[in-house]
Amino acid sequence: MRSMWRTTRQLLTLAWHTDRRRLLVATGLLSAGYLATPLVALVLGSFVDDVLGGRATPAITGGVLLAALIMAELMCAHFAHLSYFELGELMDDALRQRLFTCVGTGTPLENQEQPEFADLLHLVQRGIGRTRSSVEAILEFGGLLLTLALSVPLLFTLDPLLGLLPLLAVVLVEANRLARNTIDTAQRAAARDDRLADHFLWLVSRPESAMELRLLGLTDEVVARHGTAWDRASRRLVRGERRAALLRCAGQLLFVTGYLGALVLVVRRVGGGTATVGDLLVALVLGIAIANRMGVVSGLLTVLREVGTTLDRLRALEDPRPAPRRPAAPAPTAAAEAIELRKVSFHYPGSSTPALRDIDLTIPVGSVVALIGENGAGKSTLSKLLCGLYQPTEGQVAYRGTEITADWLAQVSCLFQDFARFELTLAESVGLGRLPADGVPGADEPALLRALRRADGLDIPRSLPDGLASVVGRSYDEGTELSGGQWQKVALARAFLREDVSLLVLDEPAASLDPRAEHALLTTFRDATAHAGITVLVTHRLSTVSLADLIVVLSEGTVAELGSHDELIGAGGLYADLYRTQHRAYR
Ligand SMILES: Nc1ncnc2c1ncn2[C@@H]1O[C@H](COP(=O)(O)OP(=O)(O)OP(=O)(O)O)[C@@H](O)[C@H]1O
Repeated sequence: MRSMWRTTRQLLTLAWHTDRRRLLVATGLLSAGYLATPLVALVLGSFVDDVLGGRATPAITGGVLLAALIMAELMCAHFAHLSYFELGELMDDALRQRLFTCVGTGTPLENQEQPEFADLLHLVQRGIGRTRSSVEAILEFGGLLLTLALSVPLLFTLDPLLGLLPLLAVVLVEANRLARNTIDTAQRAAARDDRLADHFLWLVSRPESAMELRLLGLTDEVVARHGTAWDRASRRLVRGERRAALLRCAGQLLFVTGYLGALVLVVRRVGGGTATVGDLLVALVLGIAIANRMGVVSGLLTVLREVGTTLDRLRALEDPRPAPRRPAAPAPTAAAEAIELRKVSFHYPGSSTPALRDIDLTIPVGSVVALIGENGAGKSTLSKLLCGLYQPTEGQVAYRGTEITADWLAQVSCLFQDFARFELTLAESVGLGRLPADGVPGADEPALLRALRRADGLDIPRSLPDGLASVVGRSYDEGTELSGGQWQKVALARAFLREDVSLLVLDEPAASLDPRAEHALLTTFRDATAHAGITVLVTHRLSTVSLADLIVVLSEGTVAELGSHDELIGAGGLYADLYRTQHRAYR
């Protein structure tokens, strides 16, 4: 119950900050509608008694008043509904903004990559839609309290036992609470399979993966797996829903039995002459109004509980587990003109083996550094630590003697292996690399062309119907699809758009480039260093690596070798071995 009040408080605060005018209008209209209900019962009772007693004038007055009250009740309910519906939409939007902010910037990247985070995100995305009905739930609940406050004294005057009728509602609400818990548990248990089913559907519906699936004849297999995951999730949900329905049914049965008992009580009093037919009608109307409202409210309270759970989950996404305390690392040498890593280790959350262990590394400002190593050696992890996207679990990363913080991201530019394909105009797709003060990406044409030239991508706008203004990608009718290498050049140009950064990280920048483009890229590396303080290149192409000032060879999360190309070839270790193997393969 306490969590219900907490949810109510949170939602009312959100509603107040979102649109207080609509909140006040909806509250006023609903309250007026609820006030009308006991009045309708009272006027109806005396109207029937007047008709039966042959009192014409009071009966006519009562009839007119009754019609006016019923009209007012209906109108208030109708216009209140409009107000809280619109308010619900706005609150839904406000919560989605919170979710986007938290996923887009608030959550540490290493947490975001975990399946638990994905499950929680999936549940929150599905649950947020229910917010719309939550304002209605709160206002209806408030209205119910108002109806009870006015109806209970009236029922009590008819018969003290009738005054206890609303207590039965507690059984109804408790049964609904238990039912909701059962559904919650089922939803949590089904989330992983639900997400898996979505993933299979996504694989079949995306052109990139659908092509590979067709070629390999795997479409049926993926569809079958979708069906299996979907069935597993549905079975869990259906089991939960059935148990919940039984619980709700039991609660409603108890309530209806009590209500019928109360009516029998009044009928007997009418028979005994201690109550009038009008009294019976008052009890009947109030009883039905309370029962109806209880039914509506207990259903809506279920919504309120769901929204409460969604808000708790959203908060859990917004406040990830605190990062483990790191033992103090040796202080970096005073204001070295370098990025320094001191005893840096990194564990992915939930992983027992470290991806990086005890890395000590100094990367001087002005250098081009190559990170190489076999698959899984830790190159991408290290590059993300250098960018400040991951926080070391132990040790320290410092730039010019100061440990890097969240502000460091503003001094970094990167191209990752799984770069984004922004299906916008070419100018915007590149321009997103540096948002200008006016917030309009891609307006600075000379800068865009400079970045495209450095990425060897000047041919792209030339080949498009409207040059920089052309939409790239085929998600929209007017868009032109780019080749894999062209998309990579666009992403590279986006990285180059941030000029004068302290760190430029390029993770496999030549993966999709043809030999001529790769050669052009290599010759611009020196140029890149003139713009960026430090360039870090992650690659398996050792022809590119030989140009670097410093080569860092990673193996199983540690630095295995360090030096220039000539030094490492001379040393005859892992680098020399990899270099010779690749050289032989491409001869
Ligand atoms: N998001 C993640 N969650 C858990 N473990 C991860 C995650 N990403 C990478 N790892 C693990 O961390 C280790 C280092 O991975 P990383 O991607 O840094 O290697 P890499 O050298 O870049 O490999 P590649 O050459 O294949 O790109 C691997 O054992 C990998 O399984």
